Amino acid sequence: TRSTRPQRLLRAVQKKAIKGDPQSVISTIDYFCRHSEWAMNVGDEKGVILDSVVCEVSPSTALELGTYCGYSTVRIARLLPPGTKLITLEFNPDYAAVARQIIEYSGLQDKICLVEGASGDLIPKMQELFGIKTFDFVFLDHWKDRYLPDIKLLEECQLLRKGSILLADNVICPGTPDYLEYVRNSPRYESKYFKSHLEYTKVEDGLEKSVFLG
Ligand SMILES: Nc1ncnc2c1ncn2CCCCCNC(=O)c1cc(-c2ccc(F)cc2)cc(O)c1O
Ligand SMILES: [Mg+2]
Repeated sequence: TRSTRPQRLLRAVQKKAIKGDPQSVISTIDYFCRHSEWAMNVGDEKGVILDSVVCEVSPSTALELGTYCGYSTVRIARLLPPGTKLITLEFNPDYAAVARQIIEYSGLQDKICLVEGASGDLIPKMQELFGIKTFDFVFLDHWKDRYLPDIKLLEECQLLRKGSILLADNVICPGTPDYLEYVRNSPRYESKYFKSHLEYTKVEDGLEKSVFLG
């Protein structure tokens, strides 16, 4: 049977990127998605904004919702100091299988823990599975209609602390209207929009950065 897009993206990484070099894995994926096949990675333009927020927060504990092929997972983990952990949740086993190989190829597997399953099921288990008290940083990039229920779940499970940073992809395209309305109007968040473009295109999209105020 025909290979899948994630498998073709993995093959490009194995063929063109330098093993153990996260930046070359990132550049190879961006080149592949611009010149061969579009794929729903956060991409290079929004990726620069993601990098700057990760560097600013310098989180000890980080959570990513929606791994896909691991592009943003590698982007985030390459900036984390030693001893920190990025937990990334992926629902689709085929995506997870590709992501594991891309993460390993980048050499960052010791900083990343990829867990397969639905965010709604796994978030309540973060304390028992990983001994996590709270997350300093959360990157939302999964089902767009799960952003709002999942941050409410993070609040309920007391996984956010005063100053926790949420960064959400695709708040314009495909769009997360209920999430945006909530974080922009809730007294519990201070929110800011970073205008950009949908990965590898000229279509408007952006990232919403929200600070949990406790
Ligand atoms: N652990 C978990 N729990 C729940 N859901 C989970 C999950 N793990 C995964 N998923 C399920 C996420 C599936 C992928 C989510 N991302 C997207 O759907 C997405 C789509 C576009 C897009 C834009 C314009 C277009 F024309 C077409 C597509 C762009 C993006 O940057 C996107 O992130
Ligand atoms: Mg996205």
